[in-house]
Amino acid sequence: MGSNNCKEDPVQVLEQAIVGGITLFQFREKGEGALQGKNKLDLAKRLQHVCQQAGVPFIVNDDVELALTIDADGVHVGQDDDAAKQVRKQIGDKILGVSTHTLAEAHQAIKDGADYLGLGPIYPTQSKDDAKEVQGVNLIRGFRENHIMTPIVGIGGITADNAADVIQAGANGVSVISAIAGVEDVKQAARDLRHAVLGDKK
Ligand SMILES: Cc1ncc(COP(=O)(O)OP(=O)(O)O)c(N)n1
Ligand SMILES: Cc1nc(C(=O)O)sc1CCOP(=O)(O)O
Ligand SMILES: [Mg+2]
Repeated sequence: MGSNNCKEDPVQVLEQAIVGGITLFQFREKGEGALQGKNKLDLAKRLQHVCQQAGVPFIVNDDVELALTIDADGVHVGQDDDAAKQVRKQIGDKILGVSTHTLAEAHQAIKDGADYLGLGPIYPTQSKDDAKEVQGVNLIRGFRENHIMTPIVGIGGITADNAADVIQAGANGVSVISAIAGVEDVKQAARDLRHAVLGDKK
């Protein structure tokens, strides 16, 4: 998430999400009203501090320079961002996530050193203006049927009500913005998602 996804102070949102049980945080400061320059850097550092206190990995979306500046735990890049191969060289053994939409992109990302693949949008999303066509969980199933063994997270429109379907299709996890950052009770939302992902009984 980024500051424009939050109903309240992003630091508080992240703290509550961590208490609720998120296992990794991606700082994605982009879109309308996104912070820039020093303001972006300062927020990144505050959110990174929250993650460090809790032992939750903090990764940066798109901005490799920022990730290196603050010594983040990793970077996530898509097909229109810096090339994964180049990013892998820049970040060494930090976590590298790559968005892929086809098997060809997945094979290339894995060759380039991706630690995990982001697949989406699984369901309709309001959080990304330039999202591709909705894919449904069959995208994930298809990757697994074609022997893609790399960890996969589904993204796009995922909620506590549909997260189990994403996992059952073969994802290792789910990546969400609005279902956590955009609700009143952030902690409970994260808890509900965690239970759905882990298959806990209600
Ligand atoms: C976990 C995860 N998966 C996919 C994306 C999307 O990356 P990208 O296609 O580069 O789009 P932006 O997020 O940069 O708008 C992601 N960020 N995280
Ligand atoms: C950042 C992002 N990437 C996507 C992709 O399809 O690659 S969908 C998306 C937005 C996810 O937000 P929400 O959980 O609110 O739908
Ligand atoms: Mg990107």
